[in-house]
Amino acid sequence: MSVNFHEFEDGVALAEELADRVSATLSDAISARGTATIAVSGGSTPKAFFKTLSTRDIDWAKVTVTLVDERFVPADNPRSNHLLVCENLLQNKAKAANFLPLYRDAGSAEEAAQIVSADAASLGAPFDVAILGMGTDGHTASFFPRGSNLAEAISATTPRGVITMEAEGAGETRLTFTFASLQDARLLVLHIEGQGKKDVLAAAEADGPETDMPIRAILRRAATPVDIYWAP
Ligand SMILES: O=C1O[C@H](COP(=O)(O)O)[C@@H](O)[C@H](O)[C@H]1O
Repeated sequence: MSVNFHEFEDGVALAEELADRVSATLSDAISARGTATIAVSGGSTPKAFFKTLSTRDIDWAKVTVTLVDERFVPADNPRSNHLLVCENLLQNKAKAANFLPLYRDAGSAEEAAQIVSADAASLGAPFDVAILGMGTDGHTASFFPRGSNLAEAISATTPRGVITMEAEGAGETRLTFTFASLQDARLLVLHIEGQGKKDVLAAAEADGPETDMPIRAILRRAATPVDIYWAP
């Protein structure tokens, strides 16, 4: 397990520092390879970071933004992570970025997952940046405890791509990038806020099965050191 813990006085300071770090990584990627990729999480935590990052001076037209995970709902649904990203990240300078949605108007979530996996493969790998969140149940991306496809999602032998997940507590059927897709991002960040999430992190860092707290798969087995950004 290789983890670097970064603590900030509040969410605003965290958002500034994380936006600086991500901007530098994306700009370096553009210098090195001509384009850059970033996969971001949904939920309530990343809003301030998204707003701050959207103002950063990056060659956004060369950046593709995608989601670590998504609900199987159209982009106009208030619970859509796509909508969250449109309203908070793909604004200001970041309006010029490309966006790869996970939800597709396909016959089923499984069909959508296949279509997105093919599209995502064309982006190249690994992601330059992956920003993960964590739920109070220890889920990350849509790797939910007792999730229908949890074993497949976190297996080191499951290939890169997007699969479906159903779980109690997940609400809608989910689409999620697999462990293989996220664990070797050039910059791999776990962004959490609040004492409650810090306590959950401490529990995840203790012994126990990955299936009880799937964030453990990332903390224990990611190829890239995990940079944890936390504010009270
Ligand atoms: O379901 C989800 O929740 C997690 C954490 O969300 P938060 O509201 O506690 O910040 C998020 O990382 C994931 O992308 C999202 O789909």
